[in-house]
Amino acid sequence: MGRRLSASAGELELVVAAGTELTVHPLPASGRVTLGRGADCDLRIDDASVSRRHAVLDLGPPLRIEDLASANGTVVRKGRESAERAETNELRPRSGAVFELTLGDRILLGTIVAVVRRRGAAGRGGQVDPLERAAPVAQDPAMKRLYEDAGRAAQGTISVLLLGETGVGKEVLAREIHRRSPRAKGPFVVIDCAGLAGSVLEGELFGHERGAFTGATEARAGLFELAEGGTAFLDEIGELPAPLQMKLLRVLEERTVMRVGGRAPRRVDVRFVGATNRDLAVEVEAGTFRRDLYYRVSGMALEIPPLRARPADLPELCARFVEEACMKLDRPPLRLSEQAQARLATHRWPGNVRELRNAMEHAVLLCSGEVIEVPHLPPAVRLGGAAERAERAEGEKAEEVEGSGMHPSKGAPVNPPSGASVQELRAALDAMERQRIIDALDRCGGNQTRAAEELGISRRTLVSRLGEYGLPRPRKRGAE
Ligand SMILES: Nc1ncnc2c1ncn2[C@@H]1O[C@H](COP(=O)(O)OP(=O)(O)OP(=O)(O)O)[C@@H](O)[C@H]1O
Repeated sequence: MGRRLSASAGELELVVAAGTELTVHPLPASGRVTLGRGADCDLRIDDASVSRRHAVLDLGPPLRIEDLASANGTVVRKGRESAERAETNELRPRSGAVFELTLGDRILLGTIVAVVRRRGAAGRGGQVDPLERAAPVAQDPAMKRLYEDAGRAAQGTISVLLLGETGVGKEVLAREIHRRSPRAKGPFVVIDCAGLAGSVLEGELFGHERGAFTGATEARAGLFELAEGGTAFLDEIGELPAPLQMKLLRVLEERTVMRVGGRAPRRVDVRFVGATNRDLAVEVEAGTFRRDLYYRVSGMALEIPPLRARPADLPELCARFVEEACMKLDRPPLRLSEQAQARLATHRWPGNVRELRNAMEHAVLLCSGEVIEVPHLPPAVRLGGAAERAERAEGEKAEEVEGSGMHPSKGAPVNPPSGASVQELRAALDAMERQRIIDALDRCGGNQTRAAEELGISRRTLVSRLGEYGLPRPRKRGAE
């Protein structure tokens, strides 16, 4: 999947389900975005079932999709279905056919499923929505204690080291320490020690003077200087290369920074919070992390337990993430069925809170009713690790046989380890549609004409769907 969008990003994004991944593509604020397999499309979807120029997304308003005489067609399924009137709208593969969309509608391009939704604050640098600013969830007794300790540490200037598996909420806690500290009005600067190569990182951290190296036409302050009066969050501090470990030690000891090419050190007033998912004590023993730096950064070490060890946090986290995902789709909050809740409670959550957030986004995208059920959950959660591997292997085999030519997408994956394949998404959609038909027939006492009316389809279509889904023709309980 590639992207050639040049216009400034708007407030919407397109989520594309292809292969086993969900990928997110920011959409421009206005104009038309061509979707297709061809290199000249604004948003490339590299899949054999998608035509070179498949469809155009018109950002309107109103938001619309137009099929460009694609080989396999464009189908729109309404994202929200009320109990009174459920509908399946299909846009025929004719050029010029335009269909108005609402956020959350599922667009099928060949075998690819895509959904337009509001942009969220899932990644760094994204806009921050009100929920993101809400206080962190800490219902579990161990988490309550941890947040109390963090609150006390926030009052002083002692360096804090946050430990815990990936996605447990180390950055969330670091922000909370800053927010509760006397420096709350100062900046909170995130320094990703793993994200930058050594030489670039040095310039980023310490800044440089004019003429320090070729291309340094202007002097620039480093991140430590930018954090003046506030907090510097050193994420993945265990990844810091050895030469920089020494320089960081000097900053911590002397509270000064020396810009690259600079002559005199500059004083900085910064509070340091570090985070790592590595066992730094082991790294110290192995000689890969400086012992003196370790003691400096871990004035107070706080370990955040993995999500599986704090079940009391689960309900509130789920509610928050579901609400957040619904907000992006402009829909009222959904409920989790008891079975879905039970499944969430037994999952091991190797990706911790981040995995849970992705799982709730996934479920909200798939759920067209008012209750999230087990089939809406990502396969890894729904089936557990081993079953997921088996299902994936099956899916890959089926793809080979069919020669569908589906490739994993190359955009930013939302949840690669737990993403749904197209077959899974289709199966979930079919299961939902089947259930809708059963419910409608039930409400109408088996009266097919009335059930068809309620579903917004013709009686003939209803009868053929009954055949497709292997449902028996109901006995009339009322007059037809
Ligand atoms: N206690 C919490 N309350 C609400 N949301 C949380 C909480 N903990 C984590 N999250 C959410 O989970 C996601 C991951 O959190 P965060 O980035 O803080 O984890 P991390 O431990 O720093 O991850 P990594 O190890 O990958 O850097 C974020 O979207 C964050 O908002």
